Amino acid sequence: MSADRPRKVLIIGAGPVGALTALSLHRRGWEVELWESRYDPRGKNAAPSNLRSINLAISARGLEALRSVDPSLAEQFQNEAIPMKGRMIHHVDGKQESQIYDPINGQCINSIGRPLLNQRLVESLPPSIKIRFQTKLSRVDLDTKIAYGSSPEQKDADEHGTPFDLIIGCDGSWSKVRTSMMRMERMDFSQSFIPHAYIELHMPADPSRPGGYAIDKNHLHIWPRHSFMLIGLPNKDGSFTLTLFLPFSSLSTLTTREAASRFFIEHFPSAVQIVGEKRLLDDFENNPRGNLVTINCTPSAWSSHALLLGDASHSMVPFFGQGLNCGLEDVRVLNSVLEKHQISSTTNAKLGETDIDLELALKSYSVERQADLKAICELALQNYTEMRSHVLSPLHHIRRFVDSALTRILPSRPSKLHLSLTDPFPTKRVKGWTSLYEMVTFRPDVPYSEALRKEQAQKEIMAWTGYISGILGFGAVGFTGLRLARKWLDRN
Ligand SMILES: Cc1cc2nc3c(=O)[nH]c(=O)nc-3n(C[C@H](O)[C@H](O)[C@H](O)COP(=O)(O)OP(=O)(O)OC[C@H]3O[C@@H](n4cnc5c(N)ncnc54)[C@H](O)[C@@H]3O)c2cc1C
Ligand SMILES: NC(=O)C1=CN([C@@H]2O[C@H](COP(=O)(O)OP(=O)(O)OC[C@H]3O[C@@H](n4cnc5c(N)ncnc54)[C@H](OP(=O)(O)O)[C@@H]3O)[C@@H](O)[C@H]2O)C=CC1
Ligand SMILES: Nc1ccccc1C(=O)C[C@H](N)C(=O)O
Repeated sequence: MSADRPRKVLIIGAGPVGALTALSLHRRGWEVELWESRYDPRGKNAAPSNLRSINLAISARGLEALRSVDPSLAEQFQNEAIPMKGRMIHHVDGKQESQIYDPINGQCINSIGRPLLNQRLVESLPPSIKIRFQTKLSRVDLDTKIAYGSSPEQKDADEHGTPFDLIIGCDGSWSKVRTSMMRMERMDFSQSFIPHAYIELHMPADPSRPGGYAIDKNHLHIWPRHSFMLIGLPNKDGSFTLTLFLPFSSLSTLTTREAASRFFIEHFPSAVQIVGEKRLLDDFENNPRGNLVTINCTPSAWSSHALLLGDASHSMVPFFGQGLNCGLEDVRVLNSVLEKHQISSTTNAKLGETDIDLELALKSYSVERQADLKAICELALQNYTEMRSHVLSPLHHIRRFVDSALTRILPSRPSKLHLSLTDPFPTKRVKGWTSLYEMVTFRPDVPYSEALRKEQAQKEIMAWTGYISGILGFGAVGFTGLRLARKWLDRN
């Protein structure tokens, strides 16, 4: 019998999910190697690079996942982020309307710079993790468990390759690891784009205002215009990163500076006034148009050899602010599955052999996580209509009022059981009444699929209450009408 040796994991992608996965498996005693195609961000001034979306909203699920690996990380990010307590709706006439996310407990989502988040996570990795920057996975042989990378100096894939027990693809939406897995496994795969593009714009700091914030610092700002919208998230330096979400078909009509100017002045006059027309139009002309895509794949694991986490496994449109939060949560769930299956840091399987215990654990991760990933991708799509249009509707205000009132009368409290290493979601069924936003954003004890189920049940109750009150109301009106008619007939 061969002697035990450390399990070797090769993680592709040192984005936020890859970095947290590396730290988590290192803490479990695995031998970890991490490859990243971009430059080493450590010790640099965390200036925006070619990374898209300059800032992100991190909320309870992401913070809980960070805490589960290293409590000081969650604390650090919370200190470096800007809390946003609600949406600030900007109407065309310039009126602003605050819609608080959690009117009862005042919980917030947090705006944080993406480069800073990524850099801090990579900086938290101990030197015993081997990190290769500017190394791009070009090919992986999943049968023999050998990965081949290339770098600017060595354009062709390295000849000998790097052996691993497990390769984890944290390489984003266009994952190469996933492409290789799809050749080995009957993987169900779907990819669908929405008709909208996103374009980032910049609202500079205003030195005449406290902290430089031209609009309220502690809100996520939305200029909803039904079929499109502009949003703004605050940065530490007093500026805001604005993102315009607009159908490509409309974009194609804004080919001249004059047309773009008319568009902004007509729909976003307050933003034009704050940013200045020239700056806004320069950004609009020069900044890239990004695609927005939903990607699902099942299973997300193959044999004991390969696994996908983060956007590589599930890309979602950004409208719930959950893509990153969900990716970080993947790491917490994986950790719990490895613990439940008692996967130790060593193995006696030879490199290249199938490790049955690990295979079962990965399969179990993939099966357990599947419904939650589908649910959040669907919820993310639904939240786009909510943000750009529903927030303006009277029905939305009624629903918010009802949610708030019923949550006070029938509160749904987070599970008394602590989130434990072996049970990542102690609340299997949400009792009482609670808003969908609360469950998705502030309740890491509730799986996404349960949030979706509970909201569907609550919607049904609302619909039935509506029908019944409608019938009763109609009945009452009818009855009163009959009585009045009778009285009139009696008198005439
Ligand atoms: C406009 C926009 C706004 C968003 N806002 C939010 C938000 O507010 N909140 C939120 O939770 N989520 C948000 N998201 C989603 C979030 O950006 C992603 O979910 C998150 O970045 C995924 O992290 P990741 O580590 O899985 O992948 P990525 O961040 O894509 O990291 C993948 C890494 O892998 C590297 N890589 C890729 N291929 C290779 C290869 N072959 N070899 C080596 N390295 C490779 C890349 O260089 C990259 O560093 C937003 C997304 C967009 C587009
Ligand atoms: N869910 C969503 O809608 C979105 C999610 N994101 C997330 O943010 C991450 C970083 O975004 P960003 O830096 O803008 O990434 P990019 O869109 O710039 O893509 C990064 C790399 O992925 C490859 N790539 C891009 N588009 C495609 C495609 N259609 N088919 C195959 N490969 C493609 C290219 O690699 P190469 O140069 O080697 O060909 C490209 O350099 C993404 O990985 C994703 O996880 C980003 C945008 C939208
Ligand atoms: N980060 C984002 C990026 C793009 C679009 C939306 C968000 C949000 O976070 C929306 C927020 N959760 C909301 O519902 O108001």
